[in-house]
Amino acid sequence: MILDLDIGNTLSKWRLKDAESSEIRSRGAVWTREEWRPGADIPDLDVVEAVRISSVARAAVLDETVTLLRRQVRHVFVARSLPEALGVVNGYEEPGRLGVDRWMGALAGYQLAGGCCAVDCGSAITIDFVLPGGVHLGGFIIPGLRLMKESLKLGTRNVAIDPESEADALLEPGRRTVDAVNHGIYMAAVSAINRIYSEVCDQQGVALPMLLTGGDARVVSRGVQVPHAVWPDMVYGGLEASFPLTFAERAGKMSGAPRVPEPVSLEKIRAGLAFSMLL
Ligand SMILES: Nc1ncnc2c1ncn2[C@@H]1O[C@H](COP(=O)(O)OP(=O)(O)O)[C@@H](O)[C@H]1O
Ligand SMILES: CC(C)(COP(=O)(O)O)[C@@H](O)C(=O)NCCC(=O)O
Ligand SMILES: [K+]
Repeated sequence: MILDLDIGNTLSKWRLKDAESSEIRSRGAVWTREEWRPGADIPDLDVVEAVRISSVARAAVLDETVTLLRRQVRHVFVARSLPEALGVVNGYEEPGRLGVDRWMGALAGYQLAGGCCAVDCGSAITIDFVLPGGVHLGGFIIPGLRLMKESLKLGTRNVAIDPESEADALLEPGRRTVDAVNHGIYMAAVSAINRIYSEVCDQQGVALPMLLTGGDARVVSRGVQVPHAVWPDMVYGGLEASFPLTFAERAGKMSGAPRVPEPVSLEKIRAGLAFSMLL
């Protein structure tokens, strides 16, 4: 079995993948914290022959995790943000400083779609761009939905946006604090994504497919007008591409990859941008 770990600022996600069949056998998440308890938090390591890790938690947490895993698992692969990998050139002035989850998303997105806009809606919302030739332009970071809400300190932090609520209802002015806040942060997130996408496609003269991942991807997806696909396993896709272990992975297959969304034409993106700025 292969254990894939995606350690974020809020949640540490894991999944177990069968090395023979490439099937995902189980998955879960625990709050990111200082210490792991294999068996209780994550599956028993007895069945695991390789671990692949993407972590943006404090270096000490990663070190602890790796030390613990190395005692029991033969192969431990830790992803790093590199100047270049798999045809993608990292756009950061200091490539190692790009969040490795963003780098994994950029690699996965490029492998799946060629040039792309990779959006990760987690603790932070990150919006990264890779051009069709593999040039990563860099990206944008804004606070995620939960962080935005907590920063307001209005006592609404425990009332999350109902993922089932209609996108249209979320666009109405709120008439209670909780609705005003939820609708406000939702609008902040989706309008930023829509606008940033249009601006960068306009600047670069290319319409890119958009891919969405992260804990809030589904709810954010409802408000994003740009054609896009939700890919919950996008960071894992970057791990698969970086450290291919199974037969399918060596052939370039990433588990759970969606169909590549067909972007609208550049003319349409530009018309939308011009319209939104004229109003
Ligand atoms: N069941 C859930 N538990 C915790 N957070 C959730 C849940 N469902 C959605 N979320 C949202 O997802 C975010 C965490 O998403 P995730 O992509 O795992 O973030 P990170 O990678 O930063 O840890 C939370 O900040 C919250 O807004
Ligand atoms: C921007 C992030 C905090 C997002 O992390 P997440 O929301 O997925 O937990 C993470 O990618 C990170 O720590 N990046 C380093 C700074 C940078 O990418 O510029
Ligand atoms: K994120």
